Amino acid sequence: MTQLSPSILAADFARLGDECRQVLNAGADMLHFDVMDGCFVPNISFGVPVLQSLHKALPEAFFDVHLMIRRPLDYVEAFVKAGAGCITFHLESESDPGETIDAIHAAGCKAGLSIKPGTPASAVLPYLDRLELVLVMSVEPGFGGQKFMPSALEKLKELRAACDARGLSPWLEVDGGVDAVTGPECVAAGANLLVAGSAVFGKADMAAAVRGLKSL
Ligand SMILES: O=C(CO)[C@@H](O)[C@H](O)COP(=O)(O)O
Ligand SMILES: [Co+2]
Repeated sequence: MTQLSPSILAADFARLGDECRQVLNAGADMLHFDVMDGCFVPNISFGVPVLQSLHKALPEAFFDVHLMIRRPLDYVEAFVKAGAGCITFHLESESDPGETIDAIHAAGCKAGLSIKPGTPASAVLPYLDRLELVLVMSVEPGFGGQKFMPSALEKLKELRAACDARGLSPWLEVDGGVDAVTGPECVAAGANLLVAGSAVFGKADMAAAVRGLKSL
């Protein structure tokens, strides 16, 4: 079954706890927590203290942390302590991927690896057996509300085939411009975890948006 991870980047930060509770009550499986450092991507979002507060307010929630930062390895411990359920970092970051995966696991957390639109799916293959999640970006990371890039679909297919061939079943997540139109295409290509920011928090009826995307 397809799972949904609403990106809180599109939430009203003045009402963050309430909006997170609303989407979880409507059936969202987890919360997508986009961390941006103004270096790896040209935008700054939020970090450890915000996760700490949300985790305290919503102890049952699973936090799908997406690190768009230059040196993810340096922050693994802090995000795990703050309540991360899975930490996904970028293959294009400055940290060594193998070392970072090991550090995330050693801290007792699930590990995810993400690729930007310009990085081929094949770059993930050496790490595939060690990952609980693979994230294919369908926009350039840094901002919500961008248009879905269809080139992500081929990557999802390739990664789904590689997982099947190796008998692996990590979450295959897609992030950026996912909505009621592009979501079904992603699912058909092999994604089983959809991130949606504006298509959930940007809607007047967030609960209906969650139910719609969950039914894909
Ligand atoms: O990681 C990112 C952007 O860098 C995403 O998680 C976006 O926040 C998704 O927002 P929408 O494209 O769904 O509005
Ligand atoms: Co994200």
